[in-house]
Amino acid sequence: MTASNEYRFQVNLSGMIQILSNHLYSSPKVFLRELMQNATDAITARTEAEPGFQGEVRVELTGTGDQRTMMVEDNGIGLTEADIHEFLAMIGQSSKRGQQALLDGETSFIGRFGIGLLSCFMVSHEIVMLTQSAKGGPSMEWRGKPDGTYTIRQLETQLSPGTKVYLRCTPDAAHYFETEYVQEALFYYGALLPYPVILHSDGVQHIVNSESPIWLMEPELARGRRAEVLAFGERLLGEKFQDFIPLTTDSGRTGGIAFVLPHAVNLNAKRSHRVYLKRMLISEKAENILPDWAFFVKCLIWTDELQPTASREHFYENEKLEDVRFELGDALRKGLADMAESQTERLQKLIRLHALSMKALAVQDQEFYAMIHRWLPFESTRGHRELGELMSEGETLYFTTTVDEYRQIHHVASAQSMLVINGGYIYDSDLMAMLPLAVQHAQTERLQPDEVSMSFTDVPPAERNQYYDALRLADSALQRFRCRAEVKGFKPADLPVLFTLSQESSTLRALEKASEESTELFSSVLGSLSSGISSAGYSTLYLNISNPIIQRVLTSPDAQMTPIAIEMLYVNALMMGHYAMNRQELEVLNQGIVRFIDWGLRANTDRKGDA
Ligand SMILES: Nc1ncnc2c1ncn2[C@@H]1O[C@H](COP(=O)(O)OP(=O)(O)OP(=O)(O)O)[C@@H](O)[C@H]1O
Repeated sequence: MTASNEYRFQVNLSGMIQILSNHLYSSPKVFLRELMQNATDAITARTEAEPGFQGEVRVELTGTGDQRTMMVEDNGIGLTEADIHEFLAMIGQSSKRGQQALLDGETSFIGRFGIGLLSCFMVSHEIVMLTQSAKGGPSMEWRGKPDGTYTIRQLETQLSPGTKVYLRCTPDAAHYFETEYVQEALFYYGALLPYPVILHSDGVQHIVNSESPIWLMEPELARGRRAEVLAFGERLLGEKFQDFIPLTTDSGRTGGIAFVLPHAVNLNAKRSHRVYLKRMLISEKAENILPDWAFFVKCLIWTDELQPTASREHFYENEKLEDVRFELGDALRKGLADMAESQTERLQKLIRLHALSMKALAVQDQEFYAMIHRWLPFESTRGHRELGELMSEGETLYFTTTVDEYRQIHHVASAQSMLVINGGYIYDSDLMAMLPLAVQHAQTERLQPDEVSMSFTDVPPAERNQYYDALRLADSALQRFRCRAEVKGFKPADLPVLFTLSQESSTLRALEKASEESTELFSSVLGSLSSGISSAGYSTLYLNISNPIIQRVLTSPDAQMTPIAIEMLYVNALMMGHYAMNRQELEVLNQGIVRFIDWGLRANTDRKGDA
């Protein structure tokens, strides 16, 4: 056995910077966030040592072109020479991971990984840091390069406690050093910071975060400052909101404002909220901090209890995040419940814009559903109405479970003043089925298309015999569409026919349509599937005997004309029901139209000839 030698891993720093910039950070612009976070942490550390200490961050931009330099200065805790060796010179080492932090992840600092400063190498070939520790000792200069080399020296002059970081921009990063950009970015990251952030650029001073709203730490106070809160939301989130709901949690360590989006949102839209950790922007895209149904709001959230991932763009999915998500969702729900009690107009306005979100929440929460049900909109045979209005009619609310079913029956149902709700849209049939559980005395019942035919009037047998021949012709004309004809009387009289599909015939239609649109092989598979479906797969074309045209068709002496008219009525019924037509049916439609034009024109010429 040969003796093994021990070696030490080497780190290729420029390779690591590549990894960070391409995979960890979403853009080089995050260097400013990392510098601001370090400044914030340094001020926090000094405040812990000197309670009542007032922090400040100054950013200075000087020079032009490739001489453009940025200096970020804080009056925080600073670094001693030993600190520099331990924390700056060692990647992955951080002064911010105390014993407690290791135990429960809790720390009063934002940083914890000991890599953030490296992001500065994405925009500068050198990092120069001048620092004076608040604990005393000489002032120090540290110069670091992306190849992993660094120098340290003691300064001759004593600086006041704090740290200055100097960066000179690389040609690619010049944009990130422009005054306007930096001013915006500082506001973006630091708008909520509790101490002044001041930018000096080319001799001009800008105070970046002049307003520090008092409702930030106590969101309930926001209620009395509506205009101010909405203006702040617009400045920070770039949208003109009209309403908001304050969000609080029991611990008081997470809070925020949920701004109601001023436009309807797609159900699949990304729900991203802006989250501040210890008052510094952490994430613009936090998706997991609120429940899924909260897609009608964009939230401004601040927390000091959640743990960011190394990229800073998300939070660890742990028990605490789960609790926070639940509590924030609960606060939002309570805000809506309060509106339902005392500000119904405000809630109505919100529901009109975000009905889908409200329905998504109501499906999950029966109590909430009971509170807001009367304002939820539904499509019905009485038009688009709010549920409260539909319920006030005191009838059983019949509902379908698919849009197709609703289309099949709504003509007949509405003509007979039967109240039917289209439950085919997302959440609607679930909400209808839940209604009697959520609201006392409410009655709902699922309706099948063939049940509507029960309100048809039968044709007396004597009269029926009269149409025997015509019906036989109709049946044989419709046979190839797997449909049979029946004579009934129904309202409205101007509706000549009604088409209904059984579950099986609906499946058959779908199979036929699919096989028309697919390859030969697949279509033969579909063909053998459809041949397995029994003759119960017949649909029905109801001919309305109260309709004058139907009466004429059924009593027409022209045996050639009857099947063609029936076929045309059949395709017309398909169109009325919004069914996709197969090739055969489209042909019938085309030929029928041409034939009828021909007949019409011929009849006209014959009349003229007679005259
Ligand atoms: N402005 C500053 N004032 C005092 N110390 C600083 C300052 N900037 C950096 N440091 C020191 O340098 C260390 C490394 O900083 P770096 O930003 O790389 O990592 P971090 O902030 O500890 O963790 P993270 O990678 O999560 O940001 C810090 O732990 C801190 O000790």
